[in-house]
Amino acid sequence: MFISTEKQRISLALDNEKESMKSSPVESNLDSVDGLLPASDLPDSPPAPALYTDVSVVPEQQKNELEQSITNLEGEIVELRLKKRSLDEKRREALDKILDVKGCIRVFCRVRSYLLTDRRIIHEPILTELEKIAVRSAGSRKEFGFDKVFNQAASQEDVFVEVEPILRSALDGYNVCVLAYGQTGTGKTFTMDGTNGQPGIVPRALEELFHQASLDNSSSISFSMSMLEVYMGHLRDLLAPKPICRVYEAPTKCNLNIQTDAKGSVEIEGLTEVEIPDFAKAHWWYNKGRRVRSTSWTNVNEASSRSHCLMRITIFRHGHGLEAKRELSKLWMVDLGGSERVLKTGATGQTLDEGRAINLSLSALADVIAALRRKRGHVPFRNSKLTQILRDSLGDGSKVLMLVHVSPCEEDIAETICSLSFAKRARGIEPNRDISEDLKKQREKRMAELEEDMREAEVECQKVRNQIKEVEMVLSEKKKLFSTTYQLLEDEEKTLTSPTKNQKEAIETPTKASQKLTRRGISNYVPRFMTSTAASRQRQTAAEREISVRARSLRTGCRSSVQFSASQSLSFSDPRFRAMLRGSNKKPRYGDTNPLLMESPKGNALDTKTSSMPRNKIVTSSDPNLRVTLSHHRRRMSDFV
Ligand SMILES: Nc1ncnc2c1ncn2[C@@H]1O[C@H](COP(=O)(O)OP(=O)(O)OP(=O)(O)O)[C@@H](O)[C@H]1O
Repeated sequence: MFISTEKQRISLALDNEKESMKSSPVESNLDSVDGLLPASDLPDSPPAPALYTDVSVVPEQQKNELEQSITNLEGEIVELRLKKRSLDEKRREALDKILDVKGCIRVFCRVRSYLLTDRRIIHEPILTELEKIAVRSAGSRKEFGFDKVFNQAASQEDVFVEVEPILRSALDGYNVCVLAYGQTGTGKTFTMDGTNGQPGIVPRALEELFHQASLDNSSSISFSMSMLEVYMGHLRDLLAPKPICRVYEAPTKCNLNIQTDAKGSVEIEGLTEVEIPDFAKAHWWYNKGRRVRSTSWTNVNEASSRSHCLMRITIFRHGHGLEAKRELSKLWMVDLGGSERVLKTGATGQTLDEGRAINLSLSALADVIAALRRKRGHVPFRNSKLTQILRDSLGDGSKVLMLVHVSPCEEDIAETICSLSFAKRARGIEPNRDISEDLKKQREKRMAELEEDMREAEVECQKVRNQIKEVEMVLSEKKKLFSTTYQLLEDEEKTLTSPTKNQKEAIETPTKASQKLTRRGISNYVPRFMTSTAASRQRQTAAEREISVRARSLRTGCRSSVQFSASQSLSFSDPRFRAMLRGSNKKPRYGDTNPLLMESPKGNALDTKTSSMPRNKIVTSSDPNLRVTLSHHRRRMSDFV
């Protein structure tokens, strides 16, 4: 309300101002320029600064109040964000503890539902409870305990609800590995991929990751995706742009190298990694990879996967500000090839070899898990490509979820017992699994408390998120009001005091009156209407002071993040900036030791061409007032995985 009254008052004042300016000496000054008067008629000194509207016309007090309320709201948002971060931290801690109590390797079991193709079902050999599965075979009964058992009636949704917390851990910075294991034809691919009508864990996980990332405004999270297949001991890039590796005539061409750095982080050299900005794109790439996967017909499954299919989502978490920490974690979702009995599948030739290769690598996986369980010094990761790839996501500090799939049919009972025994061994990785009733109760109580803590933190977090949204809305309204009200006034001022077309020409064209002005020593004079206002300067500085660039050099296989902060308003096109950052005018070459930076063809990103960029370098220029801090975060690809 006050604004509209103010507006009227201001516009009235501006009208008066306009009237008075009609006969002011300013106009006559400009007239004299326009008319190209002889040099003798030009002023000897810069004209009086009466060109600018008197500042008292602008309602300073109201403007200040509005500015103050904008500042307050901004402060409020910062506080709310801090609160949200601490609640997030609380939630994360609770989830960590829950997963610790539950165990870093969790094993679920899913019994496939009956299919029309299932032949002899004499009686149900399997009995399921919430956390137990019992198998009757040859008059004896064997019981296996798991973290969760899904019977034939369980839906894809039921399974995902249990898998979801472990995905959150990946967002919290842990390496996570979800493995689908089981005999061929028991529904591993169905659980992981699902169908269009019943999406599996992978599409749901992708959707959930993007959803969670959109809720987190304390840091920005980005994702990239890779997909590969371990086929007969060779790695095959499923997202490779060219079909070079789609046939196995020359498997060596498909052999990607697995590298492990000093910290134990694993990277696969040459593996395609695509950025996935949103769920739609992620789904597109995922379908593309799936189509390339090797499958063939067997007696047991008409589209049997003949390989291990591994999908990796790399999660990059960037904090805000120059000193923000950058975290990276990996989420592996693996559809293992089916463990199979050669006789049963009726495999021959190539299919037989594929089955053997799958069985070999699965037994290598079992050995690794057994060694980890016994906390042996030597873990035989190197015995198979599968375990080499998953090395940093199976061991300490990572979370593993194994989903064991079994068939409900009596004829598969031998394989079912094998799979369940394998899973039991994997689950045994956590010591003290067989605990007393008392301890069990205590554990359950602790779990309930932690789950309550987590829920509370989540609810609080959601409230704060809503508050942030509300305050942001009010802030944006106020900012809009500020810019429309005061920007209008500024524009009006400019219109009022801006020169006519001829006057502009006179000022801009050096060949006419301005040449004469220059000759008379008044070239430094800039009328106030041509200078930026305090508000616009502030906005410009905020926008330009911090330039953050993420550049990726495919050539060097490195990914870089370069951030600049400047003590002055500075734009990319500013020659001082370019000159400083280039360091020299020579063309940078790979391997140069200077911090050479080039402007990218688009002009809005920088590409690093050096392998030894110093961190937090202060680049100085000939201008003593200008100081640019350059923080460079550069890691080899191997650091990222
Ligand atoms: N829970 C389920 N509900 C309905 N159909 C299922 C379920 N589990 C599996 N199926 C069906 O069973 C068949 C075999 O499943 P799937 O291909 O997923 O097995 P798999 O374990 O991946 O086999 P392989 O190791 O040979 O690739 C498919 O037609 C699938 O749609």
